[in-house]
Amino acid sequence: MDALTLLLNRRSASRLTTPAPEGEELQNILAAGMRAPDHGALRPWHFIVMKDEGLTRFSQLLEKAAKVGKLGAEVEEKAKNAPFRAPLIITVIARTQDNPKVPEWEQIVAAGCTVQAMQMAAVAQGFSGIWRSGSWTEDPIVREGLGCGPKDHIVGFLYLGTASLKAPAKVQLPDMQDFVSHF
Ligand SMILES: Cc1cc2nc3c(=O)[nH]c(=O)nc-3n(C[C@H](O)[C@H](O)[C@H](O)COP(=O)(O)O)c2cc1C
Repeated sequence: MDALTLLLNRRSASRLTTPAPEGEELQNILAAGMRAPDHGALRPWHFIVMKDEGLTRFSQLLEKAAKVGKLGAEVEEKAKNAPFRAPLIITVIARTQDNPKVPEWEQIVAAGCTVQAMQMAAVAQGFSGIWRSGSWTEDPIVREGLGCGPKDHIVGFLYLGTASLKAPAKVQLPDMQDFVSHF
């Protein structure tokens, strides 16, 4: 698949199953993330690969967060099941630092670019994925469990695997005039 075809036609997939990227495929995905644009070469990101028992540990962490937050039985159940919606999750943390030339927002954007790059690298290799976030990204129990420091931000959970539903063939773009102007 050439790069333009990939960028113009990519779709996210919310229903994901095995096989997941592994070995060289997974390394390519992580390497694509590492090649995200990065002001000052700070590499202000950290990737946590979760699969197999890692997904079980993540499930336990989300369940604990829901329990501690007293969010109710329904949310607890949803939290517990969430990680098993894909065979692989890469959690992306923006690990920001004070820098006189690179404000925090630029570092968070750079970490966001790693998510897109990794999703595209997965699609380029025949896999699918979806970038998810939700309130867990701000939850103190989840943050602590994933080793976040005070200047870290969870920018997303990239769910990866093989799409179990066929995506609509054609992506409908809105009228670009509403989004583009010329100066
Ligand atoms: C920062 C960020 C967080 C997102 N969080 C969620 C989420 O929690 N749940 C969800 O269904 N989609 C989420 N999305 C949107 C999906 O990743 C996806 O873009 C959307 O379902 C549209 O599908 P498409 O990528 O095929 O156009 C998020 C996107 C971004 C950029």
